[in-house]
Amino acid sequence: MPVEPLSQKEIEDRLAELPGWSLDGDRIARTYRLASHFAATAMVVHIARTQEELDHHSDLTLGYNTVSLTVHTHSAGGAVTEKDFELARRVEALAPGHGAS
Ligand SMILES: C[C@H](O)[C@H](O)[C@H]1CNC2=NC(N)=NC(=O)C2=N1
Repeated sequence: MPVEPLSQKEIEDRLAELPGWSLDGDRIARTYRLASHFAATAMVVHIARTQEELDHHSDLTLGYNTVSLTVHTHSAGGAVTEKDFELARRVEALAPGHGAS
């Protein structure tokens, strides 16, 4: 099923429900801070598993004690779609279990 690009208003409405997430060019993005590099690494593995489950993948960056994601939808020409927000909500749901803020 093709996914449609969201309008600017639709993106803003969805971002308003996701504190910490913002629009970064043509992507939505968030950086999480964790207690240690090992905790950050475990969160990356958890996100990777979720991305495989959703068949939707962010650009995921592991820092010393940070995890950063940016995501847009390749198959929608690089636009932001509902699939990106589905992933963002899933990551938000798993973040507290890793002590991420
Ligand atoms: C074949 C497979 O469904 C596609 O390549 C998926 C995989 N992950 C993806 N991730 C993202 N961010 N956008 C896509 O369009 C996309 N497509």
